[in-house]
Amino acid sequence: MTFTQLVLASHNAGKLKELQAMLGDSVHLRSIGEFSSVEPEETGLSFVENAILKARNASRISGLPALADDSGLAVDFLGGAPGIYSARYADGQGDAANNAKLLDALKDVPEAERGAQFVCVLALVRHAEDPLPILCEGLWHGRILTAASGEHGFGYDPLFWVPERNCSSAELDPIQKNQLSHRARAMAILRQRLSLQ
Ligand SMILES: O=c1nc[nH]c2c1ncn2[C@H]1C[C@H](O)[C@@H](COP(=O)(O)OP(=O)(O)OP(=O)(O)O)O1
Ligand SMILES: [Mg+2]
Repeated sequence: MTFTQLVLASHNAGKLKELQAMLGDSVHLRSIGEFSSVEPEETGLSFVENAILKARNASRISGLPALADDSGLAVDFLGGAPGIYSARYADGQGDAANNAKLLDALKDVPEAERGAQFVCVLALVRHAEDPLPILCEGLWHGRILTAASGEHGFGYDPLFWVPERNCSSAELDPIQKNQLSHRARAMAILRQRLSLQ
Protein backbone atom coordinates (compact mmCIF):
# COMPACT_ATOMS: atom_id res chain seq x y z
CA MET A 1 0.00 0.00 0.00
CA THR A 2 1.44 3.38 -0.93
CA PHE A 3 0.10 6.82 -0.24
CA THR A 4 1.69 10.03 -1.42
CA GLN A 5 -0.87 12.11 0.41
CA LEU A 6 -3.28 11.51 3.26
CA VAL A 7 -5.77 13.83 4.83
CA LEU A 8 -5.28 14.13 8.58
CA ALA A 9 -8.69 14.01 10.26
CA SER A 10 -7.72 16.46 12.97
CA HIS A 11 -8.10 20.14 13.75
CA ASN A 12 -5.27 19.94 16.29
CA ALA A 13 -2.16 21.69 14.91
CA GLY A 14 0.07 19.96 17.47
CA LYS A 15 -0.89 16.53 16.18
CA LEU A 16 -0.34 17.56 12.54
CA LYS A 17 3.16 18.81 13.30
CA GLU A 18 4.15 15.70 15.23
CA LEU A 19 2.64 13.20 12.80
CA GLN A 20 4.13 14.90 9.73
CA ALA A 21 7.57 14.90 11.38
CA MET A 22 7.25 11.19 12.14
CA LEU A 23 6.03 10.28 8.65
CA GLY A 24 8.84 12.10 6.87
CA ASP A 25 8.77 13.51 3.35
CA SER A 26 7.37 10.52 1.51
CA VAL A 27 3.77 11.12 2.62
CA HIS A 28 2.24 14.59 2.61
CA LEU A 29 -0.34 15.05 5.38
CA ARG A 30 -3.04 17.53 4.42
CA SER A 31 -5.17 18.99 7.17
CA ILE A 32 -8.93 18.37 7.07
CA GLY A 33 -9.11 22.11 7.84
CA GLU A 34 -8.38 22.70 4.12
CA PHE A 35 -11.70 21.06 3.32
CA SER A 36 -14.01 21.84 6.24
CA SER A 37 -14.05 23.67 9.55
CA VAL A 38 -16.81 21.47 10.97
CA GLU A 39 -15.60 18.98 13.59
CA PRO A 40 -17.49 15.70 13.83
CA GLU A 41 -19.03 14.82 17.17
CA GLU A 42 -16.88 12.21 18.91
CA THR A 43 -19.72 9.90 19.92
CA GLY A 44 -17.72 6.67 20.35
CA LEU A 45 -17.07 5.02 23.70
CA SER A 46 -13.47 4.11 22.88
CA PHE A 47 -10.39 5.65 21.26
CA VAL A 48 -10.76 3.12 18.43
CA GLU A 49 -14.36 4.06 17.69
CA ASN A 50 -13.61 7.78 17.71
CA ALA A 51 -10.53 7.38 15.53
CA ILE A 52 -12.49 5.40 12.94
CA LEU A 53 -15.37 7.86 13.04
CA LYS A 54 -13.04 10.83 12.47
CA ALA A 55 -11.14 9.06 9.68
CA ARG A 56 -14.33 8.09 7.80
CA ASN A 57 -15.70 11.61 8.13
CA ALA A 58 -12.50 13.18 6.78
CA SER A 59 -12.31 10.75 3.88
CA ARG A 60 -15.92 11.41 2.97
CA ILE A 61 -15.37 15.19 2.99
CA SER A 62 -12.02 15.19 1.15
CA GLY A 63 -12.30 12.20 -1.15
CA LEU A 64 -8.82 11.19 0.02
CA PRO A 65 -7.54 8.32 2.18
CA ALA A 66 -7.61 9.57 5.75
CA LEU A 67 -5.60 9.18 8.92
CA ALA A 68 -7.14 10.00 12.31
CA ASP A 69 -5.55 10.24 15.74
CA ASP A 70 -7.72 9.80 18.80
CA SER A 71 -5.72 10.26 21.93
CA GLY A 72 -5.95 11.23 25.56
CA LEU A 73 -4.68 10.87 29.07
CA ALA A 74 -5.74 7.99 31.35
CA VAL A 75 -5.02 8.73 35.02
CA ASP A 76 -4.83 5.73 37.36
CA PHE A 77 -6.20 7.52 40.42
CA LEU A 78 -9.22 8.65 38.37
CA GLY A 79 -9.99 5.15 37.09
CA GLY A 80 -8.66 6.00 33.61
CA ALA A 81 -10.38 9.40 33.31
CA PRO A 82 -10.39 11.73 31.48
CA GLY A 83 -9.58 9.12 28.77
CA ILE A 84 -11.57 9.63 25.59
CA TYR A 85 -13.01 12.78 27.17
CA SER A 86 -9.57 14.40 27.66
CA ALA A 87 -10.19 17.24 25.17
CA ARG A 88 -13.60 17.93 26.74
CA TYR A 89 -12.56 17.47 30.39
CA ALA A 90 -13.29 21.09 31.35
CA ASP A 91 -16.34 21.32 29.07
CA GLY A 92 -14.56 22.59 25.98
CA GLN A 93 -12.73 25.46 27.69
CA GLY A 94 -9.36 24.40 26.30
CA ASP A 95 -5.99 23.06 27.41
CA ALA A 96 -5.35 25.48 30.30
CA ALA A 97 -8.74 24.75 31.87
CA ASN A 98 -8.28 21.00 31.37
CA ASN A 99 -4.90 21.14 33.10
CA ALA A 100 -6.27 23.21 35.99
CA LYS A 101 -9.13 20.75 36.48
CA LEU A 102 -6.73 17.80 36.50
CA LEU A 103 -4.42 19.43 39.06
CA ASP A 104 -7.44 20.08 41.24
CA ALA A 105 -8.74 16.49 40.92
CA LEU A 106 -5.33 15.22 42.09
CA LYS A 107 -4.83 17.76 44.87
CA ASP A 108 -3.24 16.02 47.88
CA VAL A 109 -2.76 12.74 45.96
CA PRO A 110 0.74 11.44 46.77
CA GLU A 111 3.36 10.92 44.05
CA ALA A 112 3.13 7.13 44.16
CA GLU A 113 -0.55 7.29 43.20
CA ARG A 114 -0.18 9.80 40.36
CA GLY A 115 0.56 7.28 37.59
CA ALA A 116 -0.95 7.94 34.16
CA GLN A 117 -0.62 6.98 30.53
CA PHE A 118 -1.07 8.84 27.32
CA VAL A 119 -2.96 6.75 24.78
CA CYS A 120 -2.97 7.18 21.00
CA VAL A 121 -4.97 5.25 18.44
CA LEU A 122 -4.28 5.92 14.78
CA ALA A 123 -6.88 4.82 12.24
CA LEU A 124 -6.27 4.84 8.51
CA VAL A 125 -9.08 4.34 6.01
CA ARG A 126 -8.55 4.04 2.28
CA HIS A 127 -12.03 5.45 1.63
CA ALA A 128 -15.05 6.50 3.67
CA GLU A 129 -16.62 3.04 3.77
CA ASP A 130 -13.39 1.06 4.14
CA PRO A 131 -14.41 -2.21 5.87
CA LEU A 132 -10.88 -2.83 7.17
CA PRO A 133 -9.37 0.28 8.76
CA ILE A 134 -5.73 -0.02 9.82
CA LEU A 135 -5.57 0.49 13.61
CA CYS A 136 -2.40 1.16 15.61
CA GLU A 137 -2.14 1.85 19.33
CA GLY A 138 0.59 3.44 21.41
CA LEU A 139 0.89 4.01 25.18
CA TRP A 140 3.27 6.24 27.14
CA HIS A 141 3.60 5.72 30.88
CA GLY A 142 4.35 8.57 33.23
CA ARG A 143 3.09 10.54 36.19
CA ILE A 144 1.03 13.68 36.75
CA LEU A 145 3.05 16.56 38.19
CA THR A 146 1.74 18.86 40.94
CA ALA A 147 2.37 21.98 38.83
CA ALA A 148 2.81 22.76 35.13
CA SER A 149 6.32 22.80 33.72
CA GLY A 150 7.69 23.41 30.22
CA GLU A 151 6.65 25.27 27.09
CA HIS A 152 6.81 22.71 24.27
CA GLY A 153 4.07 20.46 22.95
CA PHE A 154 0.37 20.94 23.63
CA GLY A 155 -2.50 19.67 25.75
CA TYR A 156 -1.46 17.96 28.97
CA ASP A 157 2.29 17.96 28.15
CA PRO A 158 3.20 20.44 30.96
CA LEU A 159 1.68 18.09 33.56
CA PHE A 160 3.09 14.78 32.29
CA TRP A 161 6.29 13.62 33.96
CA VAL A 162 8.46 11.43 31.73
CA PRO A 163 10.41 9.05 34.00
CA GLU A 164 12.89 7.98 31.31
CA ARG A 165 14.00 11.61 30.80
CA ASN A 166 13.41 13.10 34.27
CA CYS A 167 11.42 16.03 32.96
CA SER A 168 7.94 16.93 31.81
CA SER A 169 6.78 16.13 28.32
CA ALA A 170 6.61 19.88 27.63
CA GLU A 171 10.31 20.18 28.57
CA LEU A 172 11.32 17.69 25.88
CA ASP A 173 12.26 19.17 22.57
CA PRO A 174 9.98 18.04 19.71
CA ILE A 175 12.54 15.56 18.37
CA GLN A 176 12.81 13.81 21.76
CA LYS A 177 9.05 13.75 22.30
CA ASN A 178 8.59 12.26 18.84
CA GLN A 179 10.90 9.38 19.73
CA LEU A 180 9.13 8.45 22.97
CA SER A 181 5.49 9.41 22.89
CA HIS A 182 2.31 7.37 22.61
CA ARG A 183 1.89 8.91 19.15
CA ALA A 184 5.43 7.89 18.15
CA ARG A 185 4.75 4.29 19.23
CA ALA A 186 1.50 4.12 17.29
CA MET A 187 3.17 5.70 14.26
CA ALA A 188 6.06 3.22 14.37
CA ILE A 189 3.50 0.42 14.00
CA LEU A 190 1.70 2.24 11.19
CA ARG A 191 4.94 2.79 9.32
CA GLN A 192 5.63 -0.93 9.47
CA ARG A 193 2.13 -1.74 8.27
CA LEU A 194 2.62 0.63 5.33
CA SER A 195 6.15 -0.67 4.68
CA LEU A 196 7.61 2.82 5.12
CA GLN A 197 11.20 1.73 5.91
O1 LIG B 1 0.89 14.28 22.94
C1 LIG B 1 0.07 14.83 23.70
N1 LIG B 1 0.46 15.74 24.60
C2 LIG B 1 -0.41 16.38 25.40
N2 LIG B 1 -1.73 16.18 25.37
C3 LIG B 1 -2.16 15.27 24.48
C4 LIG B 1 -1.32 14.55 23.63
N3 LIG B 1 -2.04 13.73 22.88
C5 LIG B 1 -3.29 13.90 23.22
N4 LIG B 1 -3.38 14.84 24.20
C6 LIG B 1 -4.60 15.38 24.82
C7 LIG B 1 -5.02 16.66 24.12
C8 LIG B 1 -6.52 16.57 24.14
O2 LIG B 1 -7.00 17.03 25.40
C9 LIG B 1 -6.78 15.07 24.04
C10 LIG B 1 -6.92 14.60 22.62
O3 LIG B 1 -8.28 14.69 22.21
P1 LIG B 1 -8.67 14.34 20.70
O4 LIG B 1 -10.12 14.40 20.57
O5 LIG B 1 -7.96 13.08 20.29
O6 LIG B 1 -7.96 15.50 19.87
P2 LIG B 1 -8.41 16.99 19.58
O7 LIG B 1 -9.86 17.18 19.94
O8 LIG B 1 -7.43 17.90 20.18
O9 LIG B 1 -8.25 17.08 18.00
P3 LIG B 1 -9.01 16.15 16.89
O10 LIG B 1 -10.07 15.36 17.58
O11 LIG B 1 -9.54 17.12 15.88
O12 LIG B 1 -7.93 15.29 16.32
O13 LIG B 1 -5.65 14.44 24.62
MG1 LIG C 1 -11.25 15.74 19.36
